[in-house]
Amino acid sequence: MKIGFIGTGNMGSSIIKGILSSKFEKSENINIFDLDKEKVNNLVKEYGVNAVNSEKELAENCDIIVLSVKPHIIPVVLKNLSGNVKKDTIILTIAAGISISMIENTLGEDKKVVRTMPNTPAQVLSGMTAVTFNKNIENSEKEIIFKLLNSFGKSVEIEEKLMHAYTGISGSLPAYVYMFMEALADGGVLCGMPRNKAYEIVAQTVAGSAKMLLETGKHPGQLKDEVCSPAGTTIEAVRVLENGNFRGNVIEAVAACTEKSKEMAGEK
Ligand SMILES: NC(=O)C1=CN([C@@H]2O[C@H](COP(=O)(O)OP(=O)(O)OC[C@H]3O[C@@H](n4cnc5c(N)ncnc54)[C@H](O)[C@@H]3O)[C@@H](O)[C@H]2O)C=CC1
Ligand SMILES: O=C(O)[C@@H]1CCC=N1
Repeated sequence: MKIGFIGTGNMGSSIIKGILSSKFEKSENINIFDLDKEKVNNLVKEYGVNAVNSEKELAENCDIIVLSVKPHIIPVVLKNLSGNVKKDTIILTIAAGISISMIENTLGEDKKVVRTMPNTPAQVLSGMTAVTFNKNIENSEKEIIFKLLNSFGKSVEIEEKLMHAYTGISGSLPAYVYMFMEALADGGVLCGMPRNKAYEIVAQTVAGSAKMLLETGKHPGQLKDEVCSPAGTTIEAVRVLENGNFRGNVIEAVAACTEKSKEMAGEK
């Protein structure tokens, strides 16, 4: 299967790395188009993927076209694709706030469109991607898309209207977690821990905590309680976090992200 990427920045290149390292597809079946020739040359050199010179050339040679440019560039790309997309080609968008109907309006309602929201951990095969399909996608094609998305992590089908909230709790989430981890390491450094050791300790502990939530099936509050000894160390930290409105701030952050996604889609 030939997969084409229009835009190979942070997210496009993360998916390419994921697809190649999971061996879902071979590098000769990956076509890329990006206006930034340096990025293209680096990917061609490092991964052996094929560079093409236009959206049209990409459309002619691909079964799946991934739209991985910034949302405001999507209309430009769609205009260049218009009239060049074959009947059975699947258009897969990863852009925040770009709806299926926006794509159908330019390319035609008969086109096969998949809307997704991935995240950057795709490049280490630990991505989490939400997906929603338009009416033209057949069950056999859904299976192919799930295989593709699962090759670089996990995926979940959601209603299109939930894509905004999903962006708040997954697409954008790695950034908040990295901020939390950076701050944790800063705290460690403040208390005398060498920085490189602090990052390793924090990353392994965050990964372990996430694994516990996934594998034990316990409520996060219970897992938290299991760490807090009476009059112990942890509850002191919990008190400070709660005095700073930790959970309230996180909820507000997710809501702000969700609202921004709606605004970008013109739904506000
Ligand atoms: N960065 C992230 O964590 C995530 C991003 N997304 C979505 O992925 C899309 C891309 O985001 P990033 O990769 O972060 O952006 P980016 O800026 O890193 O990459 C965009 C790429 O598009 C290229 N480009 C610009 N105009 C172009 C054109 N007319 N034709 C072809 N290529 C063109 C740029 O040179 C750049 O390499 C966005 O729509 C964003 O909403 C979705 C989930 C997560
Ligand atoms: O910040 C953004 O708009 C994109 C969408 C999800 C993650 N990054």
